[in-house]
Amino acid sequence: MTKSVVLRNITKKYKMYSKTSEKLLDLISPKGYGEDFYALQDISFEAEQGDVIGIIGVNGSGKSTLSNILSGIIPPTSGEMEINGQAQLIAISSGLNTQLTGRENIELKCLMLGFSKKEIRNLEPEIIEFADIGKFIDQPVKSYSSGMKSRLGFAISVHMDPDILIIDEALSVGDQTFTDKCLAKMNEFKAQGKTIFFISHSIGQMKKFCEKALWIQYGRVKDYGLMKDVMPKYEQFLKDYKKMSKEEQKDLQEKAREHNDEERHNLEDKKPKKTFRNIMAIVIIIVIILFTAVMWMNQ
Ligand SMILES: Nc1ncnc2c1ncn2[C@@H]1O[C@H](COP(=O)(O)OP(=O)(O)OP(=O)(O)O)[C@@H](O)[C@H]1O
Repeated sequence: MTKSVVLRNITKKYKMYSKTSEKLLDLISPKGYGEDFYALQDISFEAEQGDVIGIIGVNGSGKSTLSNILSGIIPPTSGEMEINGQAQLIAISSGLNTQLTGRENIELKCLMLGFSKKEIRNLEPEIIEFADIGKFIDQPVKSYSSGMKSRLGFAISVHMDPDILIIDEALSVGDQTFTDKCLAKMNEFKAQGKTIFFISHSIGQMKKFCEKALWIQYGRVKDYGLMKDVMPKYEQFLKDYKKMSKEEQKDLQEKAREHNDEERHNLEDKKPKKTFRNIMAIVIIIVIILFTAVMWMNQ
């Protein structure tokens, strides 16, 4: 089987600043400012062509961050990633320019992916028919409901014929008829051996549609394998999790993230510290020394 996606030790770090000045200081100071937040840490897994993988995990675990990384919308902070083919993300709020009309969005997306004018003319009616949003197709997307955005986003993305499709909660806002139409299209893709990542709060949909499950827990891979093996463990976890109070849930998350931080610090202590920041600090010092030396010689 050919690997369509290979991720090795992918990490995504966000910087949290309490003041705008911290952002500026962070750029120029070797010490670094702001608080580090690791949305994903050390994510490794492989997907083969034809795999349909459900990404599961409680709120804030990192599912959307991972889907944005897989589709190339945001870069990882570190790690290696191999994506074989064109990846398309379908999410409620992504990929559409809200100032443009639905029709203009279709044309823009097609042009960005290198379609010719003739190809666009042929494809446009098919996309419009699939989206089924009536006269709204010529209205700016900012006037759409979330369901309409999802319909248009889904229609455009599936007609770009991607090799890897990433669906992030996009089916949760549509009506049942549209959801069924999307599921039928996804089954077509599945039969063609494309790789699909599917994020949904509907466990029923997940079980019905996906053969594999990737369980992300507070930024880390908790489990990865066949849906029939992983889902029962996740459902048991959910059952216990739902019994907890909000404070207990928060506590669990904080402890898990603290544990992640400890593991990362242990690993970082073992690595030689050749960070970009240190190199920049050395370069700045050398430039200052050279500048002072030149000034002194010219006196
Ligand atoms: N741009 C950002 N800056 C800082 N933190 C972020 C950013 N984007 C996401 N996060 C944080 O990263 C963590 C993971 O978020 P993400 O949206 O990927 O989780 P999720 O599993 O998709 O959650 P949900 O099911 O609620 O959509 C969250 O704690 C979130 O607050």
